[in-house]
Amino acid sequence: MSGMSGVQAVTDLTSTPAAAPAAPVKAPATTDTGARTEAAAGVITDARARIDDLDGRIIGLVQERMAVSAVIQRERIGSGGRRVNLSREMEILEHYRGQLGRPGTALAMTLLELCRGRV
Ligand SMILES: C=C(O[C@@H]1C=C(C(=O)O)C=C[C@H]1O)C(=O)O
Repeated sequence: MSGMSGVQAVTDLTSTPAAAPAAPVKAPATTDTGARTEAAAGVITDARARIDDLDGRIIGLVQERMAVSAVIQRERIGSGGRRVNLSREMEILEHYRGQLGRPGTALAMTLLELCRGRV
């Protein structure tokens, strides 16, 4: 192709086509795991199944907690007391903070919000 202009070179159907660009060394193994190797994708997929199972059990426990809390609140309100008992809530907040640190407090507050006011 020597002597051709750039435009002639791309439009010249008789010339040997240029080699295709090399494939990327590592294509993403799976886009949904974010892994870059099949091995890592396998580990992540298995661990995610365990997390899904744990989350299902955690949600079941939260629902069970809500039901037990409702029994207590109903009994207290029926006896003429108040729904909320702040000293007990402080104990629970402290329990979660002691076990999980500061985010534990936020988790306990969310649990108490879910459990309160449903009777
Ligand atoms: C369940 C109770 O009633 C309310 C709900 C609480 C809870 O869900 O843990 C805690 C304190 C109360 O505000 C209780 O007094 O134990």
